[in-house]
Amino acid sequence: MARSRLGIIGGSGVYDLPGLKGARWEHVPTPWGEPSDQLHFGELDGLELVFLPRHGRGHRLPPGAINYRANIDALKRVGVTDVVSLSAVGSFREALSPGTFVLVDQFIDRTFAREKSFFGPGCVAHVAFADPVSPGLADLVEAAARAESIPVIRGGTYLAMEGPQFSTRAESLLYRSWGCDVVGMTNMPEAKLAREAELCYCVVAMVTDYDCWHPDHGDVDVPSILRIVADNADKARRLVERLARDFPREHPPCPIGSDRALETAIVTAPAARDPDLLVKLDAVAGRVLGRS
Ligand SMILES: CSC[C@H]1O[C@H](OP(=O)(O)O)[C@H](O)[C@@H]1O
Ligand SMILES: Nc1ncnc2[nH]cnc12
Repeated sequence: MARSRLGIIGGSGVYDLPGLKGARWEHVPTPWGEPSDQLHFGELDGLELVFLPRHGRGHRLPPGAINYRANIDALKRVGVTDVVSLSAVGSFREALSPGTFVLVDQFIDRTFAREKSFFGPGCVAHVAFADPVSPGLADLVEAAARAESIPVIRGGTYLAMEGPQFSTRAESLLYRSWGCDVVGMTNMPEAKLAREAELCYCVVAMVTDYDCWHPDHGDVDVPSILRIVADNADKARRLVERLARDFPREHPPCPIGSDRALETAIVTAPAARDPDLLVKLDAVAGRVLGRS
């Protein structure tokens, strides 16, 4: 079994992880371009941890300008085995009130202007994605939340929209009618790329608002989100500290095979593969392409 290294992607309001021992920010170049920021390395209770603020420190990047491929490649490249994605979301359910943490387990991808795969012409791959979240990792996150008395709901569907504008009321009502539970702008293609990189992936969707469907709550805007985000961020940091304390030091095999996703996914015959693309895939697919 490999040594566990926990990756945390911080979303809106979570731009650092105080308390990391031996903390250092380091630039990690990737063949896919620049990650959102330097990576923040350190230890929590002896567990190696790597933090990356998704929008960059100071929230410089809108959802559509985030280089999701570089972010996931960088985490993989430095040995991360498991990624916990901290994400602010709007709620489509009365019961999912602001402050609630939802461990979503499904996604509907309505983004349309983003690079969504490491693969392409010269090396075609189709990973299984029926279950985008790794249940073993979600179990650990749920246990950490409960140990910290943080209200947490297991399961839910996250609608990923392109943004950066919030939804129209018609869209909000449509997503609700589809059975979606929460809405955000960032978990796609992040989740898809994590699977391609054979990383276990889990989202903590932290509710900040009721989007714009709810007759008794005002329509979402940035000030309404910011009122909730700081409190959610404090809880998220507590959750991460507890998670690190209880995290298995040896990475257990993922029960749904997230960590082996490429084993049966690559279709292109070895002789037909593009050598330049194979070089770029060194971190993400080196295990199966024999390059790492
Ligand atoms: C600043 S509110 C809208 C913003 O918040 C969410 O980001 P993240 O998932 O990184 O927490 C949402 O997706 C939007 O990008
Ligand atoms: N209502 C909403 N729509 C999209 N992204 C969000 N992030 C937080 N609240 C949101």
